[in-house]
Amino acid sequence: MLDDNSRWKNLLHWLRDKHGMDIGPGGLRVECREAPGAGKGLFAIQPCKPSETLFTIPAKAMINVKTLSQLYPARKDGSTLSATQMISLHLLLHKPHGNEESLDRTFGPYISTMPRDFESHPLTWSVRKHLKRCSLVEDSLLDALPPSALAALHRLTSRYVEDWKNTRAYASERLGIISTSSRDDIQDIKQNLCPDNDTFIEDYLWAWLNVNTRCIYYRLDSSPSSTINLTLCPVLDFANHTPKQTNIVPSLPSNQPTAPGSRKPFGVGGDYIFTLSKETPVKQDQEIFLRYGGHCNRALVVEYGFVNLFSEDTIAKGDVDAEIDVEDLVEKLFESRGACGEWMKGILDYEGYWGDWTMHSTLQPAHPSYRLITSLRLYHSVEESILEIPENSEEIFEAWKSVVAGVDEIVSEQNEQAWRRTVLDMCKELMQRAESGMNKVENVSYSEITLPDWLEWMKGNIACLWQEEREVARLVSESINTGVDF
Ligand SMILES: C[S@@+](CC[C@H](N)C(=O)[O-])C[C@H]1O[C@@H](n2cnc3c(N)ncnc32)[C@H](O)[C@@H]1O
Repeated sequence: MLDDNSRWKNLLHWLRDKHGMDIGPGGLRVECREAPGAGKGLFAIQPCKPSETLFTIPAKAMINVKTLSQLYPARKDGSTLSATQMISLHLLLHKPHGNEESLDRTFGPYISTMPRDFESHPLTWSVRKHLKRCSLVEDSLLDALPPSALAALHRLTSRYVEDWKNTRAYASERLGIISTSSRDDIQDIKQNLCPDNDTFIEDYLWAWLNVNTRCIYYRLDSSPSSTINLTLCPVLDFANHTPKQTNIVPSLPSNQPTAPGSRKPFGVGGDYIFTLSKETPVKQDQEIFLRYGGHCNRALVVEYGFVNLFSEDTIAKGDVDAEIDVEDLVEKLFESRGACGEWMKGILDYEGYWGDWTMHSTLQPAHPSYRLITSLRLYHSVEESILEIPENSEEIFEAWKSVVAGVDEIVSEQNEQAWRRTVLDMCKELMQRAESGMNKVENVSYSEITLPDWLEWMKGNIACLWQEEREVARLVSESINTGVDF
């Protein structure tokens, strides 16, 4: 069994010997090291100047639909696997056994550097729950998540199960493809990777989570928004996330010149260059980060299995963008209004305002989102005790619509006061809910004799989600109470 350091060295030798990458001091300015609280990370091995190239990954060394599609061709009817499904299938077929190395002849040294398990990832608990095989501690952690994170996790679980079924169906139609697997248990795969059989669902989860947490955008299609534009990229995939300014800037192949007369769409699918941002130099031994995107903590925990930890006073000072998703509370409100609520839901749906209701700590003052205010304005356009569609519904709709269109500022003074009161009530409920949520986290129960070593860390992550909710709710209610005009 190799240690992490030997695997890193193997990866570099493979990149140099098989793919011609420059891994000398001028070509590679980073290395993988332990990053406490975040697994491994990328660190500068020498001082780097702004805009300097950190490393360049050869196109053939990346795992994406371009480097895999010959192995996984389209079906006769032209349908094919999605990029996520194709990369996940490849990882599944070449998953290392236990702590050994991946035996894939094409990408083995790279696959061997990937995490071996995702026990602390909420999707793991959720998939096990779906399979009715989750442990008490996993169940208890799921139960301790805020409702908005749990709803997002359910959506991710459905996406995962859909991908699993699709990939399993594709593979089961092609024994030839399964035969390319480098795994020792290939006979077992041949027998059990078939419809209605979940024997390999957790192996696929390992593969899928590697794809979901490690892939980055990489232009492979002439359309910038195509779903095939993603890749696993060695070296870069050790970079951890920062909510602040990114250190690493991927230089998309579309920014690189293509040979004159080339028939390839402009710059698609070339070597991937990563430079240091033009803003700041880095010192030797400094960790260098990649900003994964403007994700809120709810998205980070569900997609990547961690949160940006922060203290409550940083939220109050406006140093971080904290937010709460209040979809469940707003849905409950409309549901309580019978036929009138259904009618209002129809309008909000049609006008594009149904769902995605949030409250934010920044830009200060803390505020409910415009979507939330707009939806509550409609909600309060009809007196709360009325459960039937009002006779003057057309008139009510027109009055609300002219506020949405910017013709009028408000529906009425009374309406303004009513929705502000509702926001205040929601904040109160959110603060109480956060208190009991934090208690649940404290009291996560377990029957296991040995507790997972990540348990306290993950409890800290979930507690942070609740603190964020409590603090945003407190700040928004302060805004309402001091009469802030949003
Ligand atoms: C692209 S990988 C980064 C390398 C990873 N740390 C490793 O050990 O291989 C993404 C994963 O790293 C971890 N991670 C990234 N940024 C983090 C951060 N700021 N804090 C904690 N964990 C982080 C999460 O587990 C995430 O799913």
